[in-house]
Amino acid sequence: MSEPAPAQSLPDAPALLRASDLSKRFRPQDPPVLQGMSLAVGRDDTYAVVGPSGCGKSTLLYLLCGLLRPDSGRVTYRGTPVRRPHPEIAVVLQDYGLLPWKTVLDNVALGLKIRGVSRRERTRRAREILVALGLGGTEDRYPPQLSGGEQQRVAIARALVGKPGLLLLDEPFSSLDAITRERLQHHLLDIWTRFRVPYVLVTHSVDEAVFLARRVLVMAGRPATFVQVLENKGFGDPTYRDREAFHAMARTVRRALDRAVGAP
Ligand SMILES: Nc1ncnc2c1ncn2[C@@H]1O[C@H](COP(=O)(O)OP(=O)(O)OP(=O)(O)O)[C@@H](O)[C@H]1O
Repeated sequence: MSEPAPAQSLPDAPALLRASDLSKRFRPQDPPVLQGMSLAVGRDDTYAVVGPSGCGKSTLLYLLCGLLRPDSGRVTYRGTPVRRPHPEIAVVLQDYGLLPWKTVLDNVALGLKIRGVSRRERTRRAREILVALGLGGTEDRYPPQLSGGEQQRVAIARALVGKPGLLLLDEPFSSLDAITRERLQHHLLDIWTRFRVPYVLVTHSVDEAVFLARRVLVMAGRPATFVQVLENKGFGDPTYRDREAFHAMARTVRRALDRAVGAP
């Protein structure tokens, strides 16, 4: 069910996004936050990155999307270096980043507007994705008038409306209550099933990682590396949580995390 693989033994298959040998240090007097990290994300991949607080998960995600530059190593998307945010790489951050003074529809369509898509076309696409995410009818409301879960779905709609090639998510559900969180995890799995947008998800939740990722990357150490890559064969089944295999996989991930932090 789960096969521990040696760290850094990530697939060599044709990758959409490839990070090679990344190192990053914020201050010269500090050790690097991460060093020698490599990752290949293919068209069908879903990754979850788990690891102790402060180990560098968000830093890795920011490097992957071009919001941060590595000190050494490189990130390529479809073979081209990523040096700044890339229009095909959509990012969903923890605080949603919605503009409170714009309607839901305008928030979702903003990226298309910046790209010069006509008003008619961006309205059509924004409405379509809002309906697909169960947000039909909210178009004319403002983000503060929505619940946390609805705002998070608007942020995901905004990320998806531009038909990204890759989705990067940094603890996107962490501030939500348990029921909303589970519902949105199902939404993300559903989105993956329907649109096959590969993603890399940073999460503190082992259950979330197991439900949402084909491979779970355990990140630890200073400088951090992937200390374990866990294959999650049950991924993709919406009823996975009800099966013993899910709980066994969650136990495997927890044990790997314990080992990573040297817990007894
Ligand atoms: N801009 C910055 N300047 C200096 N240090 C930073 C900066 N950003 C992050 N760090 C440091 O780098 C380390 C990794 O931070 P990062 O946010 O990537 O960890 P994380 O694993 O995502 O943490 P958490 O799980 O708590 O969200 C931490 O020690 C943090 O203090």
